[in-house]
Parts: sequence; C-alpha cells; structure tokens
Amino acid sequence: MKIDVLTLFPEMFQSPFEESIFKRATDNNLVRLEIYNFRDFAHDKHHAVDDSPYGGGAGMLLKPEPLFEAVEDVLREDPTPAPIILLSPQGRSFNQEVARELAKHERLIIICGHYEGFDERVREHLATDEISIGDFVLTGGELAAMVVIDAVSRLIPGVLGSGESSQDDSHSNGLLEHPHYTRPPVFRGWGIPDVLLSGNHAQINRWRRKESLRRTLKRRPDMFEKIPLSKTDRKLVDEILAEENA
Ligand SMILES: O=C(NCc1ccc(CNCc2ncc[nH]2)cc1)c1csc2nc[nH]c(=O)c12
Repeated sequence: MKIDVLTLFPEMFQSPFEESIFKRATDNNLVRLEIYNFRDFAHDKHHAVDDSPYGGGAGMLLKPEPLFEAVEDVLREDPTPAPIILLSPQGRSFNQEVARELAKHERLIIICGHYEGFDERVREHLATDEISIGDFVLTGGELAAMVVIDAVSRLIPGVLGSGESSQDDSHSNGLLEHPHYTRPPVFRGWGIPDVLLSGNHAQINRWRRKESLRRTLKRRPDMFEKIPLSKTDRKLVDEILAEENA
C-alpha cells in the first residue's frame, strides 16, 4: 500500500515509522509512505497556507489553493486512484472496522489539518472521506494520521510477523482480549489460572472466551450488546452473571 501524507510538519513523520513493525513493513515494501509539505504548494510570495475566516471569528483556516494544488500534483505524479482522507475533529469516528475498510485500498492520500480547520471547499470538493480518531481535541491532524496509518498498516498481509496475528487482538472479534500470562508461573506470590497449565486446550479456549466475555461485559457494555452470542457464549455469560452476583 502506498500512503501519501500532506502535512505542514513532515518531520513529525520521520521517527515513528523508523522503528519495529512499521520499519519491517516499509523495508519489505509492503507499505510505502510519501510525506509532502503542502506549504510547498502555496505559491504566493509569503507561501501563505492559512488566512482569517470570512465573517470574523477567532483562529485561522487552511486556504484551499495549496491543498488542491498539492493533491493534484501528487495525482499527476502517480495517477493511482485513492481515497482522499481529511483528518479532522468533524470526521466519522475511526475504529477497527474503518481500519479494515481502508486497508483494502492500494493507496491512501491523507490530509492533515491544523488547529485552524479547513475551508469548506476542501471538504466539499477535494476530500472523499473525513475521519476523526476520537472525541478529544488535538493540536493538529499529524498524530491522528499516524494512528490511522499504524492501525491500517498492521492489517496489510505480511506486515505483522508470523508470530503476531491481527485476528485475535482486542476489537478484532468484537470482544476485549482475555487476560494473558507468561513466565514465571508465580511472581511475588501471584500465581496464574491453573487451567492455563493444564494442557487441556478445549478448557483453555473455554476459559479464554469466558474471560473475554466477562471483561467486555464489565468494561465495554456498549461493545457487548453488539456481539452475536452463540449458544455456548450464552452459557458462559450465565456463569459469569452467577459468579458476579455470588
Ligand atoms: O486536526 C485535528 N485536530 C486539530 C484541530 C483541533 C480543533 C479544531 C477546531 N477548529 C477550530 C477552528 N475552526 C475554525 C476556526 N478555528 C480544528 C482542528 C484532528 C484531526 S483528526 C482528529 N481526531 C480527533 N481530534 C482531533 O483534534 C483531530
């Protein structure tokens, strides 16, 4: 997948993608990141990228010209079609489902805004999608873009090593993950559930599914109510409720 990022702070994208999993992804050409400073596309003598809002009001807005010219230049260089994604607090909420949807594209073009916000014509006539990563206010879209790039890239086949799998992490099967344990079996007097040492994989899977259900029910009832429960799940939930009320 090729990801073109338009930002006023290209240097922000250097280090986060030179480490670990993402580095492996770029090294074996599974993901290619191209960062552009859209200030380079502001051709007036002051290279102005923002201006004050018509109608008055605080703050500045990103002008349309530099953004339109930057996207058009990127598409002239490489005409491969791609969603043009505006990152903004007004976007649709990003989640694992949106990450899976974006991971299907061979290319993404991502526009990072800044505190100011965008001129509406960018939203109406340039962007094809608009994404927010949550209901909190950041100083700019760059960190949000990195979150989206990270979550999407790990879904691209081959990016995660053979050991990791994106199948069973939280939010992939609609449930939160069950507790995990590794050596030592006892640490400062704290042991681990016997079932995990039993070698009985049916019981281990049952325990894991039950603990996922328990954790999701307790911490994220909003997620829990969306999960289709099998007959076995329902039995596990009954056991959980009995235990919780014991
Ligand atoms: O660019 C982002 N944030 C920077 C930012 C913060 C506040 C405002 C409000 N506009 C002020 C204004 N409008 C007009 C004049 N002045 C706009 C942009 C962002 C991208 S995705 C995301 N997801 C979750 N949270 C986020 O903040 C983000």
